[in-house]
Order: sequence, then structure tokens, then C-alpha cells
Amino acid sequence: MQELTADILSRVITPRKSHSHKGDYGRLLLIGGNENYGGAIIMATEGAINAGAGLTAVATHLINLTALHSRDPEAMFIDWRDQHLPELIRKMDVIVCGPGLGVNLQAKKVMNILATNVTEKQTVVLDASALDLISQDHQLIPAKGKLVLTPHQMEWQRLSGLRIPFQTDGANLAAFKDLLLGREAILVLKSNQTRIYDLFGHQAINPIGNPGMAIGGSGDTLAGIIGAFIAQFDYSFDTISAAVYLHSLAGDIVYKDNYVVKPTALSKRLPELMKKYCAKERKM
Ligand SMILES: NC(=O)C1=CN([C@@H]2O[C@H](COP(=O)(O)OP(=O)(O)OC[C@H]3O[C@@H](n4cnc5c(N)ncnc54)[C@H](O)[C@@H]3O)[C@@H](O)[C@H]2O)[C@@H](O)CC1
Ligand SMILES: Nc1ncnc2c1ncn2[C@@H]1O[C@H](COP(=O)(O)OP(=O)(O)O)[C@@H](O)[C@H]1O
Ligand SMILES: [Mg+2]
Repeated sequence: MQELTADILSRVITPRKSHSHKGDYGRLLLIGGNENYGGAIIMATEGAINAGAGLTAVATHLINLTALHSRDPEAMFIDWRDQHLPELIRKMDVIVCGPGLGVNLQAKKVMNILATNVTEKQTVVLDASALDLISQDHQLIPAKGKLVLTPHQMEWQRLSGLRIPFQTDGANLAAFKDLLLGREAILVLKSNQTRIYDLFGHQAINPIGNPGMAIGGSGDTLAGIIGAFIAQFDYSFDTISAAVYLHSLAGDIVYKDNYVVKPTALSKRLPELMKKYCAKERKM
């Protein structure tokens, strides 16, 4: 099992070209945030924007509009009941679905719209409630496109049937293969030592991060960061590993002087860290 180091950041984070525009850094749609969990989708949005997504749109419950825009004016908004949602989904490069989505009928409708509109070229990151919904109904797994699954150990237990003490590398990989046979997919199994697997034999473990990050919203933020990284640097095992590593590195910096790592504080550290570890900047 490969241990991630800071080298992964310099390999993935490339300098921006002068001759470029927002369209070159990816169109990202985040879906989630019901009446009770609006904070989850806002934290995912802060992760995504601070990690550099070119354009970020958010499909959420209408009740979250003012809070979202007052925190993150960079994000565009769509009511998730809007009839234009399928069209918007098809225009995106990357879709992150699940933070604060919930599991009620409306959440299932949204997942169904996603599952039937994703195209081959797109990547879908499934997190949180979206993972619980696909545990209940595998038909809700998007039929096309590349997939990234980001369960914590309890979500993985529900999805794979593997109880937490039995989540060994061999068992995880076998369960992941069973679930997504023949698909291009990456599993990010979150814990105090997050493990990343693909179906081609790549495996990595993240040795950094800290218990200050054990707070609601840490994973929502990571989902946004992963979405932004794929939007800018393309889908690969390294891109997703770099996003996981950066999330923990930012968390460790906040943790140096703070007992808890507020996810919004973690997100604020991302732009400076990306600048610091960007390949060319490092050589200068
Ligand atoms: N501010 C907000 O609006 C927040 C909303 N959230 C949303 O709440 C919904 C339910 O998600 P939850 O994850 O809270 O609930 P879950 O019931 O899916 O899982 C949480 C429980 O799993 C157990 N667990 C075991 N191993 C774990 C591990 N390695 N990491 C995390 N938990 C582990 C813990 O007992 C924990 O209480 C999701 O839609 C989620 O996005 C959460 O993200 C928290 C913040
Ligand atoms: N003790 C810990 N050490 C290192 N990282 C942690 C620790 N506890 C939580 N994390 C990280 O915080 C995130 C928690 O994700 P998740 O449980 O999905 O949170 P939420 O759904 O509340 O946003 C994961 O990335 C996990 O690796
Ligand atoms: Mg979570």
C-alpha cells in the first residue's frame, strides 16, 4: 500500500496558464442540502471554490438560497425541483451528489434524475446520503460516466455489507468490484487513515490528518475538494489522492493552533497551499 506524501500535490497541481479562462478549470455541480442539512452543501461548496473549480453551481432546496449566496457569492444556484435540472446536469464536467441530500422521496427523485442524465464523459462523486440511497437501491447508481465513492466506514458498512472490523484491503476491494464491476471507479474509504482504491490495483493510504477533523462537515468539504480537483486536473487515481492529501494537510495546519478544525477554516487554507505546492511555484 502506497503512503501518500506531499509529492502527490506537486505532481497533480499544475500552474495556471495566462491564456486561460474559467471554462478551462471545469464546470462543477454540487447536489445536496435539504431543509435540515443546508450547512453540508455550503461546506462542500466552500471546499470546491477554495480548491479552484472554474465554475461551481449548486442544486439544493430553495430554503438554502440566501445562506448559500451570502457565504459563497461565487456559486450559482438552482432549485433542485427546477425542470431545467436534467439539462444543467448534462452540461457539467463533474457532479458531486450527496452532502446533506437526505434520503426522503425528493432526494430519491433527484438521484434518479442524476442517474439517468449522466453521460460517458462526466464524473460523478457520490458522498453521504447518496451512498445510503444507492445502498438501498443499486438502480440509483448513474448508468454512465466515471464514479468516485467517498464513504466513511459506517456508510461503507451499509453499502458493502462489511462490518467495520472486517473492512480489510482484500475484503474492501472484493466488495467494490462486486458493486461496480466493469466501471471506471475509485473508492475513497474515509477514516483516521483514509484508504483509496481503484479497480486496476492502485491502492494508497493517507497518513496525515488529525482528530480535530472529527467534526460534522469535514467529509462534505472533502467531497467539494475532490470535485474541484477532477474538474481542473482530470479524473485519475493521483488527482483524487492529491485532493485527499490536501484536505488533511490543510486540516493539520489549522490543528497546530486549534483544538478543533472547523471545516470552513480548513477550506480557507486551500488556495495558499495549492499555490505553495503547485509544480512550477515549488521550483522557483
Ligand atoms: N451541517 C450539516 O448540515 C451536516 C450534515 N451532514 C449530513 O448528514 C447526513 C447523514 O450523515 P452522517 O455521516 O452524519 O450520518 P451516518 O449515520 O451516515 O454516519 C455517522 C455515524 O457513523 C459512525 N461512524 C463509524 N465510523 C465512522 C467514521 N470513520 N467516520 C464517520 N462516522 C463513523 C459514527 O457513529 C457516526 O455517528 C448526510 O447527508 C450528511 O451529509 C453531516 O455531513 C454533518 C454536517
Ligand atoms: N481522527 C481523525 N483523523 C484524521 N482524519 C479524520 C479523523 N476523523 C475524521 N477525519 C476526516 O474527516 C472526514 C470526515 O468525513 P465524514 O465522516 O463524511 O464527515 P461529514 O459527513 O460530517 O462531513 C474524512 O475525510 C476523515 O478522513
Ligand atoms: Mg460524510
